[in-house]
Amino acid sequence: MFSIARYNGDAEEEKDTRTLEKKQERLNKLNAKIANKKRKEDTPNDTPVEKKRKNNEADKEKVEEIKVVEKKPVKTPKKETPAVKVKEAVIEEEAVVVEEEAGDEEEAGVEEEAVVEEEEAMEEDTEEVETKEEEEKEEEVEEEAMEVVQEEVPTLEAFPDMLGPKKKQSKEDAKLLKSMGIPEWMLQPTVVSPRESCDLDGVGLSDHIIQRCKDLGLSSLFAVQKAVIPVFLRRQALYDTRRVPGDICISAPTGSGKTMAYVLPIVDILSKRVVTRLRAVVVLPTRDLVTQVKETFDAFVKGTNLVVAAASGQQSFSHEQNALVGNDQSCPGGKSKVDILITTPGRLMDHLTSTPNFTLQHLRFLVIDEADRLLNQSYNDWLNQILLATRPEINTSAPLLDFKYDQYGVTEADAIAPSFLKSNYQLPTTDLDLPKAPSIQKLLFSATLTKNPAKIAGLHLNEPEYISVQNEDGSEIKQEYTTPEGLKEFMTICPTDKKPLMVIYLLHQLGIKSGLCFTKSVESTQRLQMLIEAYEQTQPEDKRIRVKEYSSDLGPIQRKKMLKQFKDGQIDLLICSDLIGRGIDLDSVQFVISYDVPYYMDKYIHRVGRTARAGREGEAYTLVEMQEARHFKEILRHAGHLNQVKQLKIEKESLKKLVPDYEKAMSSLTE
Ligand SMILES: Nc1ncnc2c1ncn2[C@@H]1O[C@H](COP(=O)(O)OP(=O)(O)OP(=O)(O)O)[C@@H](O)[C@H]1O
Repeated sequence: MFSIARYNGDAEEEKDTRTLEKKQERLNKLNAKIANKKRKEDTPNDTPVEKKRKNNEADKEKVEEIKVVEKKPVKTPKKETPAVKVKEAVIEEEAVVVEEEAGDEEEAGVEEEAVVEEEEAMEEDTEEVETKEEEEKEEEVEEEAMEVVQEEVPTLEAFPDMLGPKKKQSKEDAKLLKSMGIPEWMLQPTVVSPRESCDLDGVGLSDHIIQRCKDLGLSSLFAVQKAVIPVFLRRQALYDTRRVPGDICISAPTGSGKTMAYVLPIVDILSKRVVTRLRAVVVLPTRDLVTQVKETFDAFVKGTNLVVAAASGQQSFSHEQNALVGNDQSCPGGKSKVDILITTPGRLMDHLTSTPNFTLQHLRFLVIDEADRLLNQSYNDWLNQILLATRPEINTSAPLLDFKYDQYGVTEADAIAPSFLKSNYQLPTTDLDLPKAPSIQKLLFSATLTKNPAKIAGLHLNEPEYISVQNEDGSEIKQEYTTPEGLKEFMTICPTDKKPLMVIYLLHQLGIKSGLCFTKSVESTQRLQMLIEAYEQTQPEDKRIRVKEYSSDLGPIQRKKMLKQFKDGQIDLLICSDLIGRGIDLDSVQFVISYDVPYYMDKYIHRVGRTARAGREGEAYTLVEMQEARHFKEILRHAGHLNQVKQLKIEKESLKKLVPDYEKAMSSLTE
C-alpha cells in the first residue's frame, strides 16, 4: 500500500559540504579578526544589554564583511515603503506576548529571546528610517533587499565551535556520559535500521490481530513494530507477581509507526482477559492526540470485547466518570468499565483524585507517548502521583482478612490486584511468602527521546531496555536524530519583512499544496492567515489557495471538522501553532513550512515530521531571519543535521512578480 521512496542526493550533498567547508575556512579567519576587535572594545563594566548590543554590532559588521567578500553590500529599505510596512506588521505581530499552548514549557526561553531580538530589530529600523539620504535610493535599496533573499547567506560563526558536530561515541565519551548520570542501558540501545520490515505474521501476533491488520489495509510491519512487538509479546501474563516485566524506551523517527507498535500487542495481550479491569493507560500531551490514538485502538479492538475510553476533557467530568467506573459503591479493588484508557496527564490526575472506584492497581501497561514532551511537564507532579497509584502500600492497620461475597458469590478479594491485597487486608503470612510486585510495564515512545538523567530517574524504570530506530550510516558525524527517508529539508534566509511573501512564493510559484505552516504563537497564526487570505482575494478564483487557521482558540468539534476538511483536500494550507507540531498524523501533508524558526532541535524534528510519514515523500521549508541564521545553523550542526538541510535558491524575478498583489493585500488589511 505504501511505497518507500528514497531521496538520493549524495553527490549533491558532497558538493554542498565542500562549498560549506571552504566558506567555513574563510569565515573562521574573519571571525578571528572580529573577535579580536570585539575584545578590544569590550570594557569590563559593560552591562549584559550593552554586551549584547556590541555582539550584535560585531555580528552585523561580520555580515557586512562577508558580503564584501562575496557580493556587493546589502542595505535594507529605509523609508516606509510597502516592504517596510510589512516588516513593521510582522514585528508588531511578533512583539505581542507569545501565547504558546498551555504546558509548553520549552517556549518560555524562546519567548524571551524573541522579544529581545524584536526590540533590537525595531531599534535598527528607527535609525534607518531617519537617514534621509538613503530615502532617495529607495528603489535601488528595495531591489537589493530582494537580493538578500536570493543570496546564499553564509554560516555565521561568532564563537569557536566548542560543541562542533557530534562525533561517533568513543569509549571515553561513553565514560563521560556515564559519569554525567546517563544510565548505561541508554548508552547501549538495540539499534534497528528504519529500512527493516517484516510480514504481519513475523512477530508472533495472534491470527485475529493479523486479520484485523489486513482488513485495515496493512501488508507488512514497519521497523519499529518489528523490533518492539516481540518484546511486548514475550510476557503475556496479566499478573506476574514474581517477575516484573521490564520497561521499554523506544525512540523512532516521526511517522515510523510507533502508535501501532504499542496498540497491536496491547490489544493482542488484553483480548485474552476474562474480567474488565483498567489494564492499559496511554498518556499523551494533547487532546487531539488522545482522539487520534483512541481511533487507532478502536480500529483494532473491533471483534474483541475490549472497551476503550478517552478522558481528555472533551466531555464533562461526570460523563467521563460514568464511562470509566459507573455509579457503583466504593470497593477496595476499584471498578472499571473500560480496559484501555487514553488520556492526558491532567485529566488522569483528576480522575485519580476525584473519581471513586477509579484505580490503577490492575494496570499492566503504562504507555507514555511523546515521552520527552510529557516528562517536561510537571503538572501537579503527575508522573509521581500516577506511579504512586500503581505501587501498593502495606497497611498495618488494615482489617484482618474477611472476604465479602458479591451477589454472584464471587469474593470481593478477586477484585483486588494480588500485589494490592496487603494494602487492604492483613493476611496470614508464612516463611515462604514472597513480596508480590505489581505487574506494570512502562513504555516510553518518542521521536526525540530524552536522555536527561533526572527525568529518566523519575520514572523508576525496571530493567529497562532501549530500542532505537536510527540510521547507522557509517559516517564520522553522529546524527542525533533520524528523519524520514522521503523527507527533503530546505531553509531560506530572508529579511523579516519578506517572510509572508516567501510563504506566498512557496504556495504559488512552487505550487505546493496540502501543507502545514507553523508559527510561534496564536497571534502570529491569526495575522499570517489574514494576510494570506487577503492575498488570495487578489487572485483569480480558480487559483486561490484555501487557507485556514488551526489554533487552540477553536473548540474540539471545530478542530476535528477542520482536520477532516484538510484530509479531504478542501483546505490547502493550515496555519497553526505548535499545537499540532507533534504526533498528529495527517497522511495528506505534502509539505511543512516553519514560518518561525523552531528554537530547539526536537521541535524542528517534530514539525518537519508532519510530512513524509509512513514511507511517503514530503518537503519541509524553514524561513530563517537573518539574525537567527547563526543560532539555527548551530543547532542543526550540533545535531549533525546541517548537511541535510539545503539552502533554497529563490528566483528574484518570481518573487518580484508577487509584490504588486501583495501590496494590494497589505493595503486592504490596513484600510
Ligand atoms: N505497518 C504499517 N503499514 C502501513 N502503514 C502504517 C503501518 N504502521 C503505521 N502506519 C501508518 O503510518 C502513519 C504514521 O504512524 P504513527 O502516527 O504511529 O507515527 P509515529 O511514529 O507515532 O509518528 P510521530 O513521532 O510523528 O508521532 C500512520 O498513518 C499509520 O497508519
